[in-house]
Amino acid sequence: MPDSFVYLASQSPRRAQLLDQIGVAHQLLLPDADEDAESLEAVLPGEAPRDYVQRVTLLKLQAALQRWQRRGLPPAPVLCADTTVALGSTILGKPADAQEAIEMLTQLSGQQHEVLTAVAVGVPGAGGDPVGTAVLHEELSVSQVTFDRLEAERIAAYVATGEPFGKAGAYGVQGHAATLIAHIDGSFSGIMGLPLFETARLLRGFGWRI
Ligand SMILES: Cc1cn([C@H]2C[C@H](O)[C@@H](COP(=O)(O)OP(=O)(O)OP(=O)(O)O)O2)c(=O)[nH]c1=O
Repeated sequence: MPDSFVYLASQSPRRAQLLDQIGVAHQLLLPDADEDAESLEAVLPGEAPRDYVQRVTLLKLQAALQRWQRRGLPPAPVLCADTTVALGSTILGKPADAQEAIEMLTQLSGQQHEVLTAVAVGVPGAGGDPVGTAVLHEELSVSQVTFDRLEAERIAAYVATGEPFGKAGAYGVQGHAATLIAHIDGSFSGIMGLPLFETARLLRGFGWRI
């Protein structure tokens, strides 16, 4: 197994692509069919977006470490992330359908919002309970994104591309949404789902030369 190898506990193809970009070899560690990954993502009443995204990321990591143990896999760092779009204190998740995507994009039109991505790495101990003994580290990337003013026709055309689905806030900075975004202050890779500067810093903390 190469030195720079991680288990990537994410169904997001963007995260795998971003790890490839920095040469981090990875193996996917995806949920078992009976795992309830959705319920991890419930927002607590009154929870601030920054607290939410960091809490959910650690829950994802704990679930992934348990998965690693159940499967009896060889030790290597386990990495996961969560991306949340926040308009003020309102959290925008993934749109359930076209109508919801239109509503989210209408809210984002002409406004600045934040994209928060937390990334967490856990290194399971050899044997024993990995959740109890793993060393866990987490970083948070916060970016400001300003959308152009979008008329209904432009929103409808964007939704028709299908790009909003499966993405927090109903857009993908790496795709057609590039034509909707007037300004970014922050981390492009963080907005896309995995902040590479923070990810590399976390891995360096585990002794990697990256
Ligand atoms: C804002 C934005 C989000 N996204 C994506 C990244 C994430 O895949 C998704 C946010 O959902 P997440 O819940 O962070 O991730 P996921 O459900 O896709 O994958 P997993 O939980 O298994 O790791 O939105 C983009 O691709 N581009 C963007 O510009």
